[in-house]
Amino acid sequence: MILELDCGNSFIKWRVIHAAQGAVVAGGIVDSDQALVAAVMALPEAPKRCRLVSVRSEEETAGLSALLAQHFGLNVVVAQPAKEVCGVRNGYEDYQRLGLDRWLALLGGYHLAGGACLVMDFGTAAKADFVSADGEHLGGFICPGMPLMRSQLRTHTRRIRYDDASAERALSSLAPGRSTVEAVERGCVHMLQGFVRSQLEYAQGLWGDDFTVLLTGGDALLVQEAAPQARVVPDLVFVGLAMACPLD
Ligand SMILES: Nc1ncnc2c1ncn2[C@@H]1O[C@H](COP(=O)(O)OP(=O)(O)OP(=O)(O)O)[C@@H](O)[C@H]1O
Ligand SMILES: CC(C)(CO)[C@@H](O)C(=O)NCCC(=O)O
Ligand SMILES: [K+]
Repeated sequence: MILELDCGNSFIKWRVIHAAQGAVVAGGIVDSDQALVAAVMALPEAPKRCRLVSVRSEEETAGLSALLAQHFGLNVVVAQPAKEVCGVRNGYEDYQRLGLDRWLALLGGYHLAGGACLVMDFGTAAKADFVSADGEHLGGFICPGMPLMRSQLRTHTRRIRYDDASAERALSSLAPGRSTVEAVERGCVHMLQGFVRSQLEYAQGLWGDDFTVLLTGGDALLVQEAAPQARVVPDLVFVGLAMACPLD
């Protein structure tokens, strides 16, 4: 069993795969290192190996690795920046600066697409990355995602206040809002969908219709209607993690 972790800005996504077949046997989302330890403790079989990607600080990532070593005796393999992996070339001027979640998502995207692709990830931040048919990463874009947009509005205005349950209800439609919660929640979704449409236009300008669109991240489904041709791949970062950190 292999424990795989995607340590994002707000949550840790974890899963356990069978080493030989690669089948997913367990998984979840937690909001702290302690909650992760508890989830792994509760597994029927302890994982023997572990690989992770993190966009957190070196200290936080080292702290999590140490915790996993202490509790489970795991020797954690941590994804590192690279100029090239599996025929994909990092497009940043300084390859070490490219967020590792983006790098792994685009590695996974290129692998699944087998050609030119546009990879978009909707988490705390929204990101888009472009990879050409020959594996050249052309760069990408970073914007605030749904959680950041809504919290900016809540924080910097006096009269925008609502709870999470009404936020969820508000997203049953994208019609013009008739309450604050509907106006904000739907407005932010329209921002993200507009972002998606402009990335699609850019990709069409580059490659015509000859490219694959991949969506991932916790809020991927909110933008799906703006990219009907897209493949939604919730585990895309893990596809890239296996490519960047083979364990044998
Ligand atoms: N089961 C879930 N648990 C937590 N968040 C979820 C879940 N399903 C959807 N979401 C939404 O996904 C978003 C967080 O996405 P994700 O987990 O990809 O973020 P992250 O990894 O912390 O951020 P980033 O990828 O930008 O580092 C939140 O807006 C949240 O509401
Ligand atoms: C943009 C985020 C925060 C999204 O998780 C992450 O990919 C990151 O920290 N990136 C480093 C900056 C960059 O990618 O240019
Ligand atoms: K992430």
